[in-house]
Amino acid sequence: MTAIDVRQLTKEYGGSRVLDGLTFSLAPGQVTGFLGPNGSGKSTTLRLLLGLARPTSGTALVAGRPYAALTAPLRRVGALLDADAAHPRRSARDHLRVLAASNDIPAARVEEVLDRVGLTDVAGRRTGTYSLGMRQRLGIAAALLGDPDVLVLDEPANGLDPEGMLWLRGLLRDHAAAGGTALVSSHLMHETARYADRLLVIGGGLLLADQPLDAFLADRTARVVRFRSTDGERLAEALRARGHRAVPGEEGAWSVPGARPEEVGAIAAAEGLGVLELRAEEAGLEDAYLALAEGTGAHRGRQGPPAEG
Ligand SMILES: Nc1ncnc2c1ncn2[C@@H]1O[C@H](COP(=O)(O)OP(=O)(O)OP(=O)(O)O)[C@@H](O)[C@H]1O
Repeated sequence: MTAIDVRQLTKEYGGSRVLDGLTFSLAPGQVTGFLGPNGSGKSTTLRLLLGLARPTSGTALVAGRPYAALTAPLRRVGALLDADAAHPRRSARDHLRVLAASNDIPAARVEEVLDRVGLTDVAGRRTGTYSLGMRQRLGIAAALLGDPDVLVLDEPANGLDPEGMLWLRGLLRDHAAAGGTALVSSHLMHETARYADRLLVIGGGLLLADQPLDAFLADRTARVVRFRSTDGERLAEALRARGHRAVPGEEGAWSVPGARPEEVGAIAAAEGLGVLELRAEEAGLEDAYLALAEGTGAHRGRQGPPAEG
């Protein structure tokens, strides 16, 4: 069964179309990174999925149903949309206890998730005194409370320190390894590439990419292969005969745009030519993602490159 199923999802605000016929589905056992520049509609998609806004048209189903039709929804879908969901005067423990009671979740589970997110020592403190990273951890604890199969997390890495990011990666990988599904939005490509199996990229209201991470990387990085051979001219000829472009460079080096090193290596081997040097020149991952979004005008309104450590 698909865990998340979005069909022709369209959302307009005041006549302006934020999402335009978005369609994707997610199977269990995978972490899907949901990428797009600021304002591209990631949060809107997640809000529609969680029944917090109504689509102009189209459908968004979780566990086969609209979110609003789920009974004890916290047991099916864990969501983090807003790190400030807890009342600032309430302690983290009390916040989670109220949530647990409303979904028939035993109070003992509260202590388990507090431990899982590393907040046990501060669980009695008012959440108004928490740092952003601590509030994010509390939001993730709330998402985990019902031990749901599906996690929907909006920018969960926001405010986490490097150790927190590492912890989040482990949590997402463990969830997928146990057969769960996670849809995780971010505007940072590198961070997402560290935990995602699959990528959805949106921009301009449209789905720009829906691919396994490996395929996304293979398609968009390593755009040029450089080689030197015992007989560069002959290898260049053999490459051209197979539809590649081979461009001579300095000191006997050649460039093959758009090729993968294993293709060039295999052709050299088939021709019996020695390879002295063979390497893929990587186009930056962030560049590839930005180019994808720029190409469709999805970056309208983006202010400078995203900061990333
Ligand atoms: N309630 C609303 N009323 C009017 N416009 C809205 C509303 N919610 C979102 N929008 C608009 O929809 C567009 C998409 O916003 P959304 O928050 O979904 O983007 P996002 O991809 O999550 O961005 P970010 O990375 O900055 O969080 C924006 O232009 C935003 O101004």
